[in-house]
Amino acid sequence: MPIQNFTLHQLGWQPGYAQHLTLQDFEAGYPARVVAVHRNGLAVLSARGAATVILPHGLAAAVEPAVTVGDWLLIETDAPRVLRVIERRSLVARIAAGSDHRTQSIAANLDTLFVVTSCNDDFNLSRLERYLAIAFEAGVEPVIVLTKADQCADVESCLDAARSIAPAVAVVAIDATSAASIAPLAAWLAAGQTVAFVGSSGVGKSTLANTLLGNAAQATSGTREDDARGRHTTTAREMFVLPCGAWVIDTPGMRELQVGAIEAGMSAAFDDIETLAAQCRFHDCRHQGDRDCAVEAAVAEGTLDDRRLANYRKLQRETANAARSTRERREHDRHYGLLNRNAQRLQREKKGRDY
Ligand SMILES: Nc1nc2c(ncn2[C@@H]2O[C@H](COP(=O)(O)OP(=O)(O)OP(=O)(O)O)[C@@H](O)[C@H]2O)c(=O)[nH]1
Ligand SMILES: [Zn+2]
Repeated sequence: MPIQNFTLHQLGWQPGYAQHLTLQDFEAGYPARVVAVHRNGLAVLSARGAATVILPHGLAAAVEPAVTVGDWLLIETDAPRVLRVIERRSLVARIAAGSDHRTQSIAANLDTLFVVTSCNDDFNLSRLERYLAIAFEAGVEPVIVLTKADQCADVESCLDAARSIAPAVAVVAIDATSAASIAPLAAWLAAGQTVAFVGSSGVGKSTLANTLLGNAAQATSGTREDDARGRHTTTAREMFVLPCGAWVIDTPGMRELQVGAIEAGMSAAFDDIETLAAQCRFHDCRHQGDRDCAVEAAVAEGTLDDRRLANYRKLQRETANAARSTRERREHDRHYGLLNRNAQRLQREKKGRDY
């Protein structure tokens, strides 16, 4: 499918991004949005159309976590070179698989994260809470989407349960296979809005994306990276536009989000527990048999769900572990960086003596 030209607004540009740019920046370059990350460069879309640009090493090293799909870049006017990575409004990240515990960026500058679960087998409040904390940490508005409403005898109970864990979050029940049923999602899908779906396998994320795509058989990102045999490589990250003009980011990592160090997200997702905790007698109360614990008192009174407290504790532990791993990795990197620099210095000195 040919790549259309988009205006900056259609690509999701918002006035806030310009805050960090000077007049000089705008003279030197133009904004472009990353729609895919390839081994040989970044695929971008801008008011000038599609291009592949290179991120200089110095710039790549300075941006942590790395540039990802959804990021806005400033591209040099006369060369396909990145001048700047524009400050992100939001970033969904995850802890990398493997042992080095690096933070991997998954999607930048999302407006809405649809947290998808089904009304039947998959329905699980603790899992929803986990995703909500991740969304809050990322700075993205979550919307809870309950799929398979057409296969559920008591949708109202599911809606009520979902609302009970997050009174400020919108909850929508739909049949993901029906265009009419998903109409309420339009509120978050205006032209230029950027969204993503998270949720377990089989809950209907692809079905929903397909229904949103309607008859537009294929996404128009034009950014698929094919290897020599024409296969779609699994490392490609993707962003595509819907007929309504909203963008969907669907990167592989989106489906395997793990809790990183998400203190701020936890506070937002469990503000009820944190408000209670402020009333505990001891400021370092563990809410586990401690004297005069307001949190445990609320459970005893029946105003706080036992399950919710248990989940809060579990996610707190995961957050603490992730924070510790990140700290240890940084210390490790610093230590070995120093050893390396010392070794290089000794080598230079030795060379100097040999002359
Ligand atoms: N009746 C009904 N079926 C649905 C609904 N949503 C999804 N399904 C069906 O559920 C199955 C799984 O849906 P998918 O869209 O593949 O789920 P997914 O979340 O994309 O799964 P992964 O790709 O594994 O992450 C498919 O057979 C869909 O047709 C719904 O709202 N109603
Ligand atoms: Zn307590």
